[in-house]
Amino acid sequence: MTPKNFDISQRWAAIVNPVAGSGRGLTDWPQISGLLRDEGIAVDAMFTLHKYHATELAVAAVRQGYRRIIVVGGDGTIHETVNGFFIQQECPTTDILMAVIAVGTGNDWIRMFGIPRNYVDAIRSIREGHAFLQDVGKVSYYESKVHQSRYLANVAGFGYDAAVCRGFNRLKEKGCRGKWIYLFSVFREALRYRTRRVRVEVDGEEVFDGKLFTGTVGICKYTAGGLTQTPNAIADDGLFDLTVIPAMNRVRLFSRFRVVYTGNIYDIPRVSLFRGGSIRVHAERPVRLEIDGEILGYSDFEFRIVERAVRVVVSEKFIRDRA
Ligand SMILES: Nc1ncnc2c1ncn2[C@@H]1O[C@H](COP(=O)(O)OP(=O)(O)OP(=O)(O)O)[C@@H](O)[C@H]1O
Repeated sequence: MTPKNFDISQRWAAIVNPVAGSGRGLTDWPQISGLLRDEGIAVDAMFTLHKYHATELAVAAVRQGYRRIIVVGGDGTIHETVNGFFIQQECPTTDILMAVIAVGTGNDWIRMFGIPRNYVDAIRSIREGHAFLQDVGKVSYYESKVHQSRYLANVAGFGYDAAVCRGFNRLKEKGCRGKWIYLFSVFREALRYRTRRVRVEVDGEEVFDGKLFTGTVGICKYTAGGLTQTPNAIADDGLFDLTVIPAMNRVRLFSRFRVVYTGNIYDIPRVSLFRGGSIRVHAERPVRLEIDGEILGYSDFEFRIVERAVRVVVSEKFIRDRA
């Protein structure tokens, strides 16, 4: 048994996204709240009413004195909640503990930390009481020509990656469901995405200057329901993993698509991994950005690591495997 490092007895605020997982947040909440009660985890529920509401609810919860927050949602709700931790002014972000019960579509963040999808096991893993300080990234970008910034908790992508994410999110918003919509977006964008000339610096050193197909920046490993574009990322090493895929023959590239399921993306010739605590991306013509699966804006971008800034509940297995 690994030692526990928090006790669950304090009251938790639950930020519940009713539309996550195409409505699973709402339909499954009675079951989840019953299971939490059975396990002796006391929660007060707050439901998101619109996009970005999880950020407001996280700020309000901390202001009301909660230091334990359970996200009942998908990766987008985790992203918005974590951003709320950086907006609130009541306490250091590391005073807040975030647990996740995944009801989303992709649920990629939980894969990194070995948190089960099954509600009974996920709640049991909260009871096990293991916390971990993960890095996040502060990302600056442009939206409607205005400089903006956001915090990244999982994985971000620019270029083709963001185009796929945009197509995928639009299909989800139209009510389309199923794995096929992601694959459909992957192949549709593969046919129509136009590469751009991009310059990338890592820790002040130029690592790429040329036509870019796609770039992925990972604190964690998983995107799009279990694909690994940054398969070696370590969530508390103070470094981003950056995968760069330059413009190349798309038939040859997509014939190797399986590697993103097996963790072997760097087996593809000319696909490179860079590591660093700061990344700058300058593009000749605007390149789109997605952060944690949310489409946000355009280049130029800057990513800065914020080391061990968010305290999250992880599985016992995750702690054991790292030891
Ligand atoms: N009441 C609401 N009405 C409409 N949209 C909402 C509401 N509450 C939250 N949202 C938005 O729902 C979107 C989807 O949420 P989330 O990402 O958590 O679920 P998902 O897309 O099913 O899962 P994943 O991101 O893991 O694939 C987020 O962009 C969030 O801003």
